[in-house]
Amino acid sequence: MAAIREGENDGMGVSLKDLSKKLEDFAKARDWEKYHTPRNLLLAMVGEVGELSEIFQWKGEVEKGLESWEESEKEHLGEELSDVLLYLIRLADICGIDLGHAALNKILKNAIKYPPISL
Ligand SMILES: Nc1ccn([C@H]2C[C@H](O)[C@@H](COP(=O)(O)OP(=O)(O)OP(=O)(O)O)O2)c(=O)n1
Repeated sequence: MAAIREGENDGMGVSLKDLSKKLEDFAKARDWEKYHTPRNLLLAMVGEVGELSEIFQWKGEVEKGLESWEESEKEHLGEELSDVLLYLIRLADICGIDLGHAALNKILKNAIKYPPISL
């Protein structure tokens, strides 16, 4: 696995499959595959959703774009969003779900259930 140093990646063009492979390599290199069971990953993800929620807790509604936030707060937000995403991707992978395929299918299903308005 090619190492990525912080600040060296712009995130452009990264795919769910790329992230999934990196997470698999990460777990293998630490002999953590035994801990990455569906239930453990789900609980870990829910824990990270809690940490994500704490960032917004007691702030009231916040403006889109978060322009009044400190850079450090936005960085923290990016980290917690990533933790949720990474556990979700790993959970899907461990469950044998192709998340990209499933998500695209779900968007199609949503469009049938909620037809667009005609302008
Ligand atoms: N068994 C584990 C433990 C961690 N991670 C990865 C996935 C997450 O992206 C991140 C979570 O790490 P921490 O549990 O250290 O959580 P935080 O980064 O949120 O740290 P803290 O809870 O101290 O804020 O590490 C993992 O894949 N498998």
